[in-house]
Amino acid sequence: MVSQFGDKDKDRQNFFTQNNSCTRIDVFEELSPTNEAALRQFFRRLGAPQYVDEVIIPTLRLGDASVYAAVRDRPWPPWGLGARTFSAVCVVHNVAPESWAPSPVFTADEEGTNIGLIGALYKEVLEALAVSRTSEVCYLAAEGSVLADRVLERNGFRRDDDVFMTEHARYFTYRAPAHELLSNLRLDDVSVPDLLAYDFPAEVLDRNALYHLGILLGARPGLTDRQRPEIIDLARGGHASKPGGVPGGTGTDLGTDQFGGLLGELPYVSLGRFLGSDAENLMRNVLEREEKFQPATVLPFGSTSPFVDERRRRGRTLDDVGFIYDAFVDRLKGALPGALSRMGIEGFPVGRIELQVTASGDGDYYRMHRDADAESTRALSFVYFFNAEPRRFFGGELRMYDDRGVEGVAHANCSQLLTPRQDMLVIFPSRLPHELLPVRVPSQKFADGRFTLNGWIHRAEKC
Ligand SMILES: O=C(O)CCC(=O)C(=O)O
Ligand SMILES: [Fe+2]
Repeated sequence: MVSQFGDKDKDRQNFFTQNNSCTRIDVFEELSPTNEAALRQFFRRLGAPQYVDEVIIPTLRLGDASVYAAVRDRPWPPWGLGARTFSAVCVVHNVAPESWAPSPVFTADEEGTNIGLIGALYKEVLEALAVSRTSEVCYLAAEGSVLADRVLERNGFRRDDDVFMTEHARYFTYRAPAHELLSNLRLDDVSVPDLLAYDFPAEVLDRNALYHLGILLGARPGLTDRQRPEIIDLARGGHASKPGGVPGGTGTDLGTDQFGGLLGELPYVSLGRFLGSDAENLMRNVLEREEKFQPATVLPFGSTSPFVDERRRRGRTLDDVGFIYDAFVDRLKGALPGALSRMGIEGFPVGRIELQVTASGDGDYYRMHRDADAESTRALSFVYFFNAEPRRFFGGELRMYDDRGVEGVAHANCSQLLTPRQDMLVIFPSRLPHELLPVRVPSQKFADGRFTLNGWIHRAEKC
């Protein structure tokens, strides 16, 4: 190995080699009291003491997560509280099979430029993941990021359309196979001791400096509340498309039973007590047909036949709705003129009305999508909510976005979140981007899930 920055040449003593010579990398999945104390001290010094209680401890408790720490031990006694200090920390958690989200490599302020140390820690992370050839590393970077996009793409990450929305920005998922990243960062043929001793070629320094500083500085604002980070952590279940990373609660719930919502340009109508006492019959009929439910499908624009795609949607649907179709559609047609006028939409000749029942169980969701493109005759979408009483699921909000802007770009700060309410119907234009946030059903029982009668009102085609 060509030594460029090491302390072999006394004239070129490296600023960090002394520190690094007493550093080792430790990995743990549970917090011993000594490690917990060291971790708390580390994040307190970073000015983000809450990160331990709000992120690391819950993440470890969920399982499939590890903390990698650059550790310095007290000379004597090397045990007991205070025996360790951490100089760099990286938390890695599993987000989906073979998919891992490492946090940035956090460093104590005085180690921020210690790329040998950061590289050594990250090498340990990547080598553990690269044991499986198919395991990949993921980061989320905000739309419009320049540096994050550059450092990730340069190191072999590919951006895909898994979009996460927060109140701050739209974030894209970047993924790279762990073993490729290891070699792209030139960490594959330099050992951890050599990294710590700065005994490596300049290219290792360049690549790792830009990569880690780009990611750390991009993520740093997220350590403090209410900031707008360029890079965020990928929530567990978030990759492969369970949109667990979308925080709820950024919209407002409806305060009344009969209300036309107009948030900026966002027109929709919700009608409470829509079926009244018929809702109970509906629930009974649906539960009797549990066996007939099929995995929910999607039909992306341009595709000719629907297919199951769990990256986009997870749930079960029942298309055989003869037992309710006429009664429901009659009521819907009756409500339509009033609803249209409240939405400020002109009346149109109504064509076909599609209807299905959707059962959303624990962990189900439907990512942001539109129900119609410009060519579609689908004019309005509707969602009628019903559930067993008392309600035994949570989550499952319907979120609608403003559709201003170019195709596919929704506005995080202009969305409306609707909490499912027994016997409530929501109608909105099918072109509006919307999503069903993840549903949680602690009992895991079918009957306790989120149910909807949902469908589409077509504009009659001219003959
Ligand atoms: O259930 C919901 O809230 C939305 C369902 C939906 O978007 C759809 O079926 O197209
Ligand atoms: Fe939809």
